Amino acid sequence: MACRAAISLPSLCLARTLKPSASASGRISSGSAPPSKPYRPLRHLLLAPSRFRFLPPSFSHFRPSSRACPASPVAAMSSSSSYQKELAAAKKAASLAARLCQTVQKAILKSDVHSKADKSPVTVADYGSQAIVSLVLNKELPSESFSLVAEEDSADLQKDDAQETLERITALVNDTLSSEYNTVVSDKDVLAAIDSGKSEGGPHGRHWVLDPIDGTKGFLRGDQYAIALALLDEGKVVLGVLACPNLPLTSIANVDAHYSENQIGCLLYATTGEGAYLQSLNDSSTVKINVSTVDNPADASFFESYEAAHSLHDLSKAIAEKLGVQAPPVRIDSQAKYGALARGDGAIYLRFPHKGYREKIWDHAAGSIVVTEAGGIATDAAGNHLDFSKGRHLDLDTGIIVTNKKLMPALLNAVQESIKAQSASHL
Ligand SMILES: Nc1ncnc2c1ncn2[C@@H]1O[C@H](COP(=O)(O)O)[C@@H](O)[C@H]1OP(=O)(O)O
Ligand SMILES: [Mg+2]
Repeated sequence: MACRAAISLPSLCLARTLKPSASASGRISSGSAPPSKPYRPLRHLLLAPSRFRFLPPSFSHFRPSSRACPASPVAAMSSSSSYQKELAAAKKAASLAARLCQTVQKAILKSDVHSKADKSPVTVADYGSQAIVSLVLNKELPSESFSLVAEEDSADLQKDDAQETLERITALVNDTLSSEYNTVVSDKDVLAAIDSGKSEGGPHGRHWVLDPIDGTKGFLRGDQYAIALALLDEGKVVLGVLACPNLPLTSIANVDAHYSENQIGCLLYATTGEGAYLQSLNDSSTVKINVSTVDNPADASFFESYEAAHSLHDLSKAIAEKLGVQAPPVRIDSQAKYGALARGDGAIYLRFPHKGYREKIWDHAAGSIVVTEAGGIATDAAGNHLDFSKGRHLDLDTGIIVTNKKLMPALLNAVQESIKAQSASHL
């Protein structure tokens, strides 16, 4: 059975234009960021926990059904890939997690939003997505030792006042898994699955790396987000999957394009040395993707964060001007930016967090391999390759820049000159 189609919030029209003046929903913004869409709780759509039976199951009863997910065999890839089994499992896990997220995005409850110390919103979908990925990877790869470096932990869910939320998450997880597996997991299973993500990663062995919802703010707005899953082997990213339920299947470079529901929902993936691929979240048709071949910055367009709090828009503007980029920035949330760049929708991605922000490996691992396997390069602002072997954080200089090989020298130059000019002006 094919996984369900990507469906966005009913209050937001999926058919939209990317014109700077017509980006009110903020899904993909060209130019200045418009105000956020008012939040609309859709309580009635949330699945009631009471609809689900809570049998006393354990992981040992977790059995796959014969039904398949779109994370099906990769026709376009060579059969020699050494990570095929892991790729199939990762695609299945990310697709199912995306399905859960789509359900919640349709039915999001204000009361499901918690607050973390860093004030970023955490929803039942974050937890549910992380639980699904952990459960599915364990089920699909039972013989492998399992290490997961993931964003969420269950501390808040273990509190007495979180019992109802936990039950809702367990219900969503069971509902989502029921299309693929003959099993019912318990609250305890869900907590254990979430907490399997506490690994520190590092340079040795294999570690899965997960952002269960990358771009939480976009998710809450009804815009772009991604389920980002990667595999590290001896400190190197060897596999990456990006499930982007709201990303159009065709290029977002065409600012006049309109998209209907069945034209959105992407699964982008790559394994080391095998290229990068795009599949619809709704079916298994697969295409190989490549970064843009643009070599003249005047013809390039660039991506950056939708949220000004996540990346310095002024610095990106200065870099673009120095390079001679003509087009306004395309602002979208999450690693969907890496996915869009990997298929050539734009040629440059600039990310410059505010001082003091430490990048997490799950925010870049999957995206970076999808881009590099599509022929691009991702480095820090000093031109160093991203090093995912240092634990849960990336240890890097200033920011992250991503582009194709032809543009990288000029981009790096413009980045370094702009940073120098900015520092001088702050003296
Ligand atoms: N203050 C911050 N500065 C930069 N990035 C942030 C900040 N807070 C959260 N993020 C993370 O940045 C990533 C997305 O950024 P963007 O959409 O701008 O590319 C997300 O992983 C988001 O976390 P999260 O995954 O919890 O949403
Ligand atoms: Mg993230």
